[in-house]
Amino acid sequence: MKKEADEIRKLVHDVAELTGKFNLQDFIWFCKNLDLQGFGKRLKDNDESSEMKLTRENIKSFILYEETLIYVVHCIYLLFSRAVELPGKSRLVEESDIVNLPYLQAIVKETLRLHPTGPMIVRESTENCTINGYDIPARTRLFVNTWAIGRDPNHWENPLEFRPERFVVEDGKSQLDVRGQHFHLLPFGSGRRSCPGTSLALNMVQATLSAMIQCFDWKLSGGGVTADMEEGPGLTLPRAHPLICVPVTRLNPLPLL
Ligand code: HEM
Repeated sequence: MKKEADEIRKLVHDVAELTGKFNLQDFIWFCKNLDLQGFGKRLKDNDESSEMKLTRENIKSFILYEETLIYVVHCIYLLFSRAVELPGKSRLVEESDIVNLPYLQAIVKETLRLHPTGPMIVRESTENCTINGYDIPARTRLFVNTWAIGRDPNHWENPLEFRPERFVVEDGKSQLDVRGQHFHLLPFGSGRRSCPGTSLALNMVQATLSAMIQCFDWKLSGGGVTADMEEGPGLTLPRAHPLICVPVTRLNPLPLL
C-alpha cells in the first residue's frame, strides 16, 4: 500500500514537473521529432512503470492532491508569520461558517496572490488581432504570467509582503474576487477555460485550513519561526523544500465563531 502511494505521488509530481518545463520541441519546428532534453523518455518511463489499477479513492486523490494540497501547504507556511485571531463561541468550524470568516478568506486570497499554484495561463490566438498596441498573428501561443501579475507594484502596495488585511474592507467582507473578474488577481484563470474546480478548491482549502488552525498549534520542526518560502520548478509551483511541521493538539479547540 505504502509502495503504491509512493508511486502515485512520484507519478503526479513528475507529470506536474515535466509539463511545466520549457520544451524545445514545442517551439522550434526542426526539433519537433527530437527528444533533446529527454522529457519524452521520462514521461514514457513513468507511463511504463505505472501500470496499476486505480480505485475510486485513487481518482479522488488525483483530482484533489497536487494543486489543492500545495496551496494548503503555502497557506500554512505563510501563517507561521501571523497569529490568526478569530472571535466567537466554541465549536468546530463547518463549511457553512466560512462566509462569516473574512480573515480566513483573506488569508486564502493573499496566498493565491503570492503563490498561484498555476503560475502561467496559456492561450492561442485563433485570428490576427491587436491587443494593447501589440499585433498578434493568428495561431500565436501567448503566456499570461499570473505569478508576476499578483506581484505587480502598479497594482499592489508592498507586493512582496504577506498582508491578508489588503483583502479585508471596512464592512468585513473582501471585495476583490479570485474567480477571473479582477484582472490583477487571476489564480484560477479567466473566461471560458478558467478553472472549473475553483469552488471545490476554495471550499476544500478553507475548510481544511480552518480545522487545522482550530484544532492544532503548528510548530516548525527544528524550532524555527519562519519558513523557507522558495518555490520549486513545475507546472503547479510546489515548494522547493518540503514543509516539515509538527501539529500540537490544542486541549480546547480555538473558538472560530
Ligand atoms: C488551488 C487549487 C487550484 C488552482 C489554483 C487551479 C488553477 C487553475 C488554473 C490557473 C487553470 C487554467 C485556467 C485558464 O487557462 O484560464 C486551471 C484549469 C483547470 N483546472 Fe484548476 N486549479 C485548482 C484546483 C482544481 C481542482 C480541485 C480541479 C478539479 C476538481 C481543477 C480542474 C481544472 C481543469 C479541468 C482545468 C482545465 C480547464 C480547461 O482547460 O477548460 N482545478 N486550474
